Amino acid sequence: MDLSLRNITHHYDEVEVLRDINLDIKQGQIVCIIGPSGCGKSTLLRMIGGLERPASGEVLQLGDPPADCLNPLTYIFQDFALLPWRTVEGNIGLVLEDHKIGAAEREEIIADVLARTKLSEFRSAYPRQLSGGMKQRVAIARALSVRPAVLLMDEPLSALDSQTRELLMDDLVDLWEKENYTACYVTHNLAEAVRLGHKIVVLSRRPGEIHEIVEINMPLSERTNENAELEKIQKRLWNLMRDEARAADMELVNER
Ligand SMILES: Nc1ncnc2c1ncn2[C@@H]1O[C@H](COP(=O)(O)OP(=O)(O)OP(=O)(O)O)[C@@H](O)[C@H]1O
Repeated sequence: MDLSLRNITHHYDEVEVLRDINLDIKQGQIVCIIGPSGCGKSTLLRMIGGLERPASGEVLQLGDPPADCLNPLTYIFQDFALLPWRTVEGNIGLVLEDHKIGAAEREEIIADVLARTKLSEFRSAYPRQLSGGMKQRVAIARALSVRPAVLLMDEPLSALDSQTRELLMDDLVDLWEKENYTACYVTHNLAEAVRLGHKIVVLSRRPGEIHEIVEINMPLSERTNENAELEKIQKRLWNLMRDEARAADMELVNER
């Protein structure tokens, strides 16, 4: 299933937040959205996920989600959003409870996503027993369990330290190599964007408009840390963003 965003514009009261966003998210692609603080990245993601309706414009779902899909548009949040009183298995099972799935099938789905995220031996652990990186792996496993058409990730690695972020990026790359999942990935971190994005959408400061879309054709598996080509693209992204980011920063200070 592809997504197509057509002329999305939004405002909160008098404040215009997004202006005329047109964007295609093709099946099997990771689309990263970057832009200065407060430019409307999370708002745009909520519109894509159907959590909020834009003031004008629309988000079209083109084609069918996977046949066995339980939730076409599935979020992964920065703060993991795990229930502390449930085990890993219990947290994943929770999102399956609203669906008509028998115990045997539920068990099968849970075992499958735990294996795919290398968590099988942690199925009985509680969140408090897990590191931040492991908690986010559980959140990824939970999202995969509903066989989404598109994963919507809002700064999924920003609560983690830099080493853990690297490991999780490796995991997301490995998973993409195996499964070619589709994702829309909001981040502040340009290194994450060039590592994971097939397409990087640069938004201007508020109201967020598409400033530029940068496509990277290099296979994800070849995107190592010290890759000169990626460093060049990262620099270019920063050049696109620098003045806007500075202006947005000043704006926030002035508003306080
Ligand atoms: N529900 C809301 N009601 C009113 N204003 C809102 C609401 N949600 C977001 N905003 C405002 O809309 C603007 C865009 O917010 P949003 O969180 O989408 O930006 P962002 O680019 O994700 O920011 P950041 O990079 O800091 O996470 C901000 O000025 C924010 O204060």
